[in-house]
Amino acid sequence: MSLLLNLAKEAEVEEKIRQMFAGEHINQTENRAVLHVALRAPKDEVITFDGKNVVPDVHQVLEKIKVFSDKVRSGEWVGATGKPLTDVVCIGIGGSFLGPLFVHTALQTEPKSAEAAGNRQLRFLSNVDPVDISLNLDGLQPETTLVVVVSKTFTTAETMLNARTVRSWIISSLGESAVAKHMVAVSTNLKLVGEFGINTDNAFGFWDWVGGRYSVCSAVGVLPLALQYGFENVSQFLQGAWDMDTCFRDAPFDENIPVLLGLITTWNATFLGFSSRAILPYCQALSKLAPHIQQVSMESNGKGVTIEGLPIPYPTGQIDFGEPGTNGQHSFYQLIHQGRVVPCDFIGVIKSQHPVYLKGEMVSNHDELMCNFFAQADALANGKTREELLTEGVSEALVPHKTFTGNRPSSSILLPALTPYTVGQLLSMYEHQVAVQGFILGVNSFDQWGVELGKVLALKVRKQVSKSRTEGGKVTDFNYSTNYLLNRYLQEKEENTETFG
Ligand SMILES: O=P(O)(O)OC[C@H]1O[C@H](O)[C@H](O)[C@@H](O)[C@@H]1O
Repeated sequence: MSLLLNLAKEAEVEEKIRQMFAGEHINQTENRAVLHVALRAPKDEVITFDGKNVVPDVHQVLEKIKVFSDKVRSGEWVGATGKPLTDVVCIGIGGSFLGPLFVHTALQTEPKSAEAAGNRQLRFLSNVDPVDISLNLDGLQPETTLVVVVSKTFTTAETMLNARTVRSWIISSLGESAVAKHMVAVSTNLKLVGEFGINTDNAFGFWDWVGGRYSVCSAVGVLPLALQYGFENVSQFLQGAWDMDTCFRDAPFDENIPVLLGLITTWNATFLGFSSRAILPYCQALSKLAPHIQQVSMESNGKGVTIEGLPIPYPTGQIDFGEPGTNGQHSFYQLIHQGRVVPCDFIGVIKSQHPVYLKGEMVSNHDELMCNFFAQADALANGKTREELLTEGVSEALVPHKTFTGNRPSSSILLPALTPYTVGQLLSMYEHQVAVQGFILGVNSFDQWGVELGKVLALKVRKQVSKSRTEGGKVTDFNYSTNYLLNRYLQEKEENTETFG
């Protein structure tokens, strides 16, 4: 640890954290500041960007969300037919989806939040697959549904097609004028929101200095979550995130949770060369943590060059994946124990959101879950030797199969309970862990040029599919394999196309 702490010094992590909180343009390739911490700063905090304190702007939007969500929840805001809007469908993808879904999943079983949600429903439509539309609109009535279109850029192809599709679902049932009452937006691009036909009075802005994957504490997450759980619960979530932000900003490195986790993750992934990391919450309500951190981490640190543009001669980032324990144990843990070395983050909770104790059982249901949490880290660390197996009477033939090498790294994180506050802490902890790792690697953790090429090629394919569907003719403009697949795909006509209106 002391060598890693020296490395943090050498890599000027302290200075980089200072630059981040000072609103310097540390996302150099996009010339942007990285100020998601300002999204959860209390009112009296001063965080400046280009000479201006941004905290009042943040609180202005928060206040607007509070007023709007209170109105919708109380039934003061009604739909086109005069009915209250009890169900919310959020349309967004990537950072405009995964963070809000993670927090929603964590809160939906938390007693206080669940009580505040009552019979309201919150759903997320992300995939451009029409099956996702069908799943998300199933059972909903346009007259009681509020649609929130969430997109930082308001240009993301999947989100915009889904938004147009759901808009036609509303119009076909309630008429054009219903859009004003049934559709709102979250974006940094209010011009495009207006052009789409959403009243910009009902748009909730955020800023260029918030990266998409770091935007859950902006209106991207706060609006849907406040509509579902009430503003008070969401402000506790923000407070939790800010608590971890101040630990990151102020604590000495040997007591700084995100810094320590960042160092350990870098040690495992880059120095020891382990190519993956498992995020394993022993908590069903955290089932969407790994998919969210997957984007935060892999889109941030999966880079091939340094911030100066030089090739990096060592592995960067790691493949993040995960499932809640104990489910993972009955699926992929075999590989983790005896196959490749996969550093693990175990996340446990001391108090269950829903404790159950069955008379006559040795332990409560939550204790049973947590016994596994403690056992797994121990098994990975210590393993089981040949000698132990022989003492237990295991046959020579089976000894190699039953041997565990041990010496497999894991970190265990124990939360007092899963509440809006601790969910905020957990979110911020991972966001900053990823930043520290990027600071040490010397990459720009805040751009994502690697997602562009696929988008450009999809555009070319879209033009071809449209042309072939209308004019016919063979596809020849792609490589042999793609031509062949496209021609086979286009042989079939689309059937049973559903249209709204
Ligand atoms: O919020 P949007 O502008 O619609 O962007 C949604 C997503 O688009 C791209 O895939 C980016 O790589 C992601 O970082 C982003 O979260």
